[in-house]
Amino acid sequence: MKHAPFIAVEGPIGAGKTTLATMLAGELQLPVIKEIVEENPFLDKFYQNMDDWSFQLEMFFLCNRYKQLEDTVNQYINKGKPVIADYHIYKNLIFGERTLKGTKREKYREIYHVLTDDLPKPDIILYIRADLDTLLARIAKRGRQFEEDIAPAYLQQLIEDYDAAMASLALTEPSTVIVTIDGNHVDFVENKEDFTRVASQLKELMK
Ligand SMILES: Nc1ncnc2c1ncn2[C@@H]1O[C@H](COP(=O)(O)OP(=O)(O)OP(=O)(O)O)[C@@H](O)[C@H]1O
Ligand SMILES: Nc1nc(=O)c2ncn([C@H]3C[C@H](O)[C@@H](CO)O3)c2[nH]1
Repeated sequence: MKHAPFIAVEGPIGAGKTTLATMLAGELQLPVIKEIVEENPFLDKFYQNMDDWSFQLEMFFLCNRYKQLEDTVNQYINKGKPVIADYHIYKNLIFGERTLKGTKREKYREIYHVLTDDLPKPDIILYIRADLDTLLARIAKRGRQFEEDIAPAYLQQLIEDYDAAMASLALTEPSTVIVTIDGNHVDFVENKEDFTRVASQLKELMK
């Protein structure tokens, strides 16, 4: 790879993005950028009433990620330093297209493009795919109260949205390498060999 890579870990809710990004950052001695979750004032309300709160929530995520990405560009990417994030800003579009309707969706889509089109895109995406049962088990294991009532149908839609989004990114961003990890079977938490394999693959791509 000619320049220091910008790496993003992606996948639907509870797939293991933060866990894998943190483990890889430790192994490869990389700075890690993590999503801000606990201070989000709208998540709780959103899960209780998606129609009422989706616009506020999506805008909050978008503005936060925009600021984080700006900082990441200044601190690492423009200085030629590799960095790993536990998300790709593109997820705003994945979620926004799913949770917003009508004119709000159109306005949000426009704002998304205005804010992000000229920003650097990740060179490598590690995409953790996992099925509904795996995600539900991991969300339950993590035990965040506001996620207790996530509808399985919403999660299932997101699983499919993520698959479609990764296929679309492969076409629209051909310079991005997308590595798909089978999150149902590759257990980078409990199985050291599984983690070593993912870490070695990433090291190879970063050369
Ligand atoms: N491969 C795995 N095997 C078993 N448990 C896992 C695995 N990966 C993650 N977990 C556990 O599943 C839960 C969710 O993981 P994590 O928080 O990393 O997911 P995430 O994709 O970052 O979630 P979110 O979409 O909410 O940001 C955590 O309790 C974590 O310890
Ligand atoms: N609606 C919506 N839009 C997003 O951009 C977004 N990003 C993350 N999330 C939800 C998933 C987890 O519950 C929790 C932590 O990731 O926040 C989102 N929800």
